[in-house]
Amino acid sequence: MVQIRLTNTRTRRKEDFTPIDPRNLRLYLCGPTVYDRAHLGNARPVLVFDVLVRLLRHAYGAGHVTYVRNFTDVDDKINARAAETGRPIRDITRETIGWYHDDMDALGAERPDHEPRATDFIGQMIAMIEVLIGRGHAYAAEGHVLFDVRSYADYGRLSGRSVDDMIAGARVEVAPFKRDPMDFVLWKPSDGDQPGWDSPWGRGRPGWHIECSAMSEALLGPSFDIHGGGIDLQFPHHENEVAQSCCAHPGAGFAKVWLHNEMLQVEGKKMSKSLGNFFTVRDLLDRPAGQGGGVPGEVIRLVMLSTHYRKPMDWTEAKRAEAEAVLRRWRGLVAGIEPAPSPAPAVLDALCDDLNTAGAIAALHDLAGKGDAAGLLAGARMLGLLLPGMGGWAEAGADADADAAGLIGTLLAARAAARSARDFARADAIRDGFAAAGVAIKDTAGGAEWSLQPGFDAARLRALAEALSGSQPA
Ligand SMILES: Nc1ncnc2c1ncn2[C@@H]1O[C@H](COP(=O)(O)OP(=O)(O)OP(=O)(O)O)[C@@H](O)[C@H]1O
Ligand SMILES: [Zn+2]
Repeated sequence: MVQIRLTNTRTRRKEDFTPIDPRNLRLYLCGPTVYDRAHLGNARPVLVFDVLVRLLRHAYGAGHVTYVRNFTDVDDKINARAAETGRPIRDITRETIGWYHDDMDALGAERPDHEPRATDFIGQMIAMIEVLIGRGHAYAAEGHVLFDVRSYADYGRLSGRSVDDMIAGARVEVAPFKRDPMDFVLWKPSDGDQPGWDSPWGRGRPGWHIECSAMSEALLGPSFDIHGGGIDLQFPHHENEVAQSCCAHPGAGFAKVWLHNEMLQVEGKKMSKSLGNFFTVRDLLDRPAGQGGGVPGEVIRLVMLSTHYRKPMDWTEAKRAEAEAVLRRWRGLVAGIEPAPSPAPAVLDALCDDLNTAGAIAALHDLAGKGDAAGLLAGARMLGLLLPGMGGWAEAGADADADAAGLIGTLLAARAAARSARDFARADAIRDGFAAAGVAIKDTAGGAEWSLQPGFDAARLRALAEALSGSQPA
């Protein structure tokens, strides 16, 4: 297999990927804040990492890769949702985690090896904050603990900005207890009805950034291979994670490679909960018939992987229709076939080249075009496509098509019989019934040809067949 190359945000270059320990590869992806259903944009990093992990397991062995993705289950947005709804925080986070699992499972994303919840790691966060204070990188003030950005010379390296530029460009909260406007919160006080834990600085709760530093260290150690998330997290979240982790462990490297996906957009803007311009993965999966019907998870996955992860993309109905047609065709080709022992080199080469999923999909089209069903299946599975158990939708569609074809054949035979019996009323009733159900009939020298029209209605076709079988020809 060829060398894996990845674009590392830290160095801003596409680099050869060399694991710290090839027998123990470690990855961390920033997961969701759990107060609402995941929108389609939130699925993008999950799908990118799912393909990355499949590739790394293929290259280094399934047992040599550890993938961690957290749940942020303590956050002021969750508190706000609880206040709005009058529901206990724990009910909201538990329910949202359940939804998240259902929705990401439906996209064929494998569950990570560890899914730590922030509230299970409060002790580790407090310990890390104490280390940072001890080393002179953080200070307590008015029940808060703040990270002192001026104490870390490399602050801003990941996102490529200087602290002074940041202050000039950012709208930061200038609290009176901050030494510098860019200092960020590690710990903050909680009042009586807010979730809180006892700490050396009084009852309080952690800031968001310290959660990922503490959980990645607890599960992967102070140095690990790949850290990911959307590009919207590069600053401040990931910059702050680097500052915390590198200052707590000056000898360790923290994340060697930073991998950031570009945004799923709506009319040129990031799809986001705060902007309100989002639809959820569940909205698509369960879309009512009147709006085009539910979109199978596998179809969503193919659309999302058709654009390289470092490019912005949008969701369109045209992409959905194209992906659905492609998967139907591929599923037809691979029915009853065993996958080839190894994915085709063209598929692997594309994925090794900075996860070029679009290139890998082009290679799958080539395999399908050559009729190499076993190669197509092995290659598609590297992308989490054509997985067993995910094709029910295509089979259901194929069954429905087969049913329709059977009914149409029966009705055409009935029409021919009516014509030869000169029962023109009956023949015309069948013709009108076809038109009403959305079936176009063309009489040719070789017999009747039919095609399904947009708006084809299988129920009307069945009703027509039942009405005819109840009435005998004249
Ligand atoms: N539009 C998007 N396209 C791709 N990735 C996204 C998009 N929006 C969020 N993400 C990624 O999804 C993950 C979870 O993000 P998060 O829970 O902060 O959602 P969000 O929609 O950005 O929320 P908010 O708008 O409230 O900040 C992160 O890795 C984030 O980078
Ligand atoms: Zn994080």
